Amino acid sequence: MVLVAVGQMCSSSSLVENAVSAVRLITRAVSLNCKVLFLPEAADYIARNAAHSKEIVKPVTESPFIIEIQKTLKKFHAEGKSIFVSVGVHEPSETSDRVKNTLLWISDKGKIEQRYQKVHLFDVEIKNGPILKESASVEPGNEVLKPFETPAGKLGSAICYDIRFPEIALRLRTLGAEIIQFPSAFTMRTGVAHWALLGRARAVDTQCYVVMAAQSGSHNTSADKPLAEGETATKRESYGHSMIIDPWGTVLAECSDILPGKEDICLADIDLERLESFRQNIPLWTQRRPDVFGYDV
Ligand SMILES: O=C(O)CNC(=O)[C@H](CS)NC(=O)CCC(=O)C(=O)O
Repeated sequence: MVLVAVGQMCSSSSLVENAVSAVRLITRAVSLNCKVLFLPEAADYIARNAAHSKEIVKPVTESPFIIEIQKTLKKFHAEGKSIFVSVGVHEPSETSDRVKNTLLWISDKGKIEQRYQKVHLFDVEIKNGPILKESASVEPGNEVLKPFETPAGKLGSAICYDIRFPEIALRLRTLGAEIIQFPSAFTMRTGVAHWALLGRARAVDTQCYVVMAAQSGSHNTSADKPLAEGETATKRESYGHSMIIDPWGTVLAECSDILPGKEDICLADIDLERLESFRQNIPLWTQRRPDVFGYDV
């Protein structure tokens, strides 16, 4: 059994401020003896609009957010307190003027070892709810990242809105995932209705542990610079409720929403023997019917 942590935070548009928050969460996870910490989507910053995101994005080698995390992990490693971090960030695209919404796996020695780029972009207009067009600033990824070994088990990766597309989760299970992560910045309106439902559904239909690190609270309430004339800032509020769910669909741990926007952490043991017994009891992966549906997952 391996103890993992989910860190919940409320990113602003300051990479430096958000690094302070990430380092605090890493330090808490280390002191609680966790081997892995999962941080949310867009932990490096939540920009006020598409143009702002393109303006503040930095390559990882120049991002004060990433550099600070790497320094912290190296320091803990040198003290014999190893922890691995998964973290959602933005990166410039080499081929367009849009940014990439990516998830980085950073080793206990501070090395970026894996990278997933969000495939499904959140372009929606909900009546009396959020209007968001992620593709205005973000370039979609085109590949599923093969699940990789971690101290807690084989980890599959998807980001936020990807959770609504069961095929990516099913594919990750087929490719060997034991844990699937969905770092997120869910909206309030959709979060209330769907967040826990989607997480539990993906856990039950893949028989994987599901780890959902979330942004929580109101972003950019104190803008770090005044808006230019004619510039508008999208009011963003994230749902929070970060969770760790087991393959039976039980919510093992959930972050508090008593103080929306405040950092929080929750922990659970990943138990691969339990996972194996769930899979043996209900052997879904030997019972699929590609002959009926014309494709396999
Ligand atoms: O890149 C950033 O700045 C942060 N990215 C996000 O917040 C993304 C795109 S706007 N949010 C979601 O995908 C929410 C999905 C959601 O809420 C749902 O599926 O209901």
